Amino acid sequence: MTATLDLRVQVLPHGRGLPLPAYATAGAAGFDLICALPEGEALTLAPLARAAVPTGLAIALPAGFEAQVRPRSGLALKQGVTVLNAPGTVDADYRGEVKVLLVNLGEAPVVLERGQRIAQMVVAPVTRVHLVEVGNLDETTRGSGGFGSTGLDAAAISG
Ligand SMILES: O=c1ccn([C@H]2C[C@H](O)[C@@H](COP(=O)(O)OP(=O)(O)OP(=O)(O)O)O2)c(=O)[nH]1
Ligand SMILES: [Mg+2]
Repeated sequence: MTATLDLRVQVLPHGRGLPLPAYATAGAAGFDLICALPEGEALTLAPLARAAVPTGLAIALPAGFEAQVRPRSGLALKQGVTVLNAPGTVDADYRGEVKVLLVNLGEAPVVLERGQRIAQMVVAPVTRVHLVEVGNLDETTRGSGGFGSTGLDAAAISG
């Protein structure tokens, strides 16, 4: 499989002595972020506890791009651990260490270890908008309906 879009992203050598992350397969949308706790240290996330987990990664995204920090489905399904602010946003002008805000929504404590893959990073283009103030917005069929507004007529008929 060939990539449809290739982007060079500058990265510092891994800040905590681990290998740089890599895409797991040719078609993977994201590369896994690794828990970069100090050697010999582990972190126990009690149920409903949260933590900013270091990844050792510091990047310089080109202008016009962002990086999203997304959960790994396996970790979420098996242990209830997900990214609290998903998708986390890494701005193009951020130069600090990327951290993963994990929360344990499971019923049992979860131990996070150095080297463990804890989330994934997807780089995406950003649309920069110019807000143009107007007196009225154009009319649409939906109008201001939302939050479950569609299909209500059909439900009323069948119900
Ligand atoms: O999951 C995340 C989310 C953010 N960041 C870093 C990169 C990002 O560019 C910066 C700010 O993130 P955000 O804008 O989401 O946080 P904020 O609460 O608005 O802080 P700030 O006022 O610094 O923008 O923090 C991470 O490392 N991981
Ligand atoms: Mg912000």
